[in-house]
Amino acid sequence: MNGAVQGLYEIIRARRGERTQGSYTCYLFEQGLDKILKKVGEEASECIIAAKNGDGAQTAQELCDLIYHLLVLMVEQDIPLDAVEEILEQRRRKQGNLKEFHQVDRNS
Ligand SMILES: N=c1c2ncn([C@@H]3O[C@H](COP(=O)(O)OP(=O)(O)OP(=O)(O)O)[C@@H](O)[C@H]3O)c2ncn1[C@@H]1O[C@H](COP(=O)(O)O)[C@@H](O)[C@H]1O
Repeated sequence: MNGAVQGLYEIIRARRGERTQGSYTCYLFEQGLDKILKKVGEEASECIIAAKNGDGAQTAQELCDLIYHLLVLMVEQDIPLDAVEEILEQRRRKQGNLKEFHQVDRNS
């Protein structure tokens, strides 16, 4: 997974400065931030619907669409993959994240 995400991020980053014929990524960068954000929202909604329908294979496909569009957003916003990985790694080491108010809700 990590290698695939890293490889895809690098292709997307390279696409940013290109005008490659037939490239969907170039099309997204040309359209700009509003279009990229709209696609992130659409793909997130499609994941939700596939998951709600209990369709694991379709949910996996939609997750890939969402991850791709999130990576496009990261490149557009100049957010390095390393920066996100570092935050994830910090959070991984932290245990017991259930907030106090959630515990209160569960106990009531
Ligand atoms: N991983 C992806 C990827 N995932 C999803 N998509 C595109 O995301 C779109 C999502 O489908 P939709 O039906 O929601 O959108 P659409 O109707 O095609 O597009 P809109 O008119 O809504 O913008 C499809 O066009 C998919 O092809 C992707 N497009 C490209 N990549 C990878 O990005 C790299 C560069 O691709 P190009 O820039 O196309 O060369 C390659 O490694 C590709 O495999």
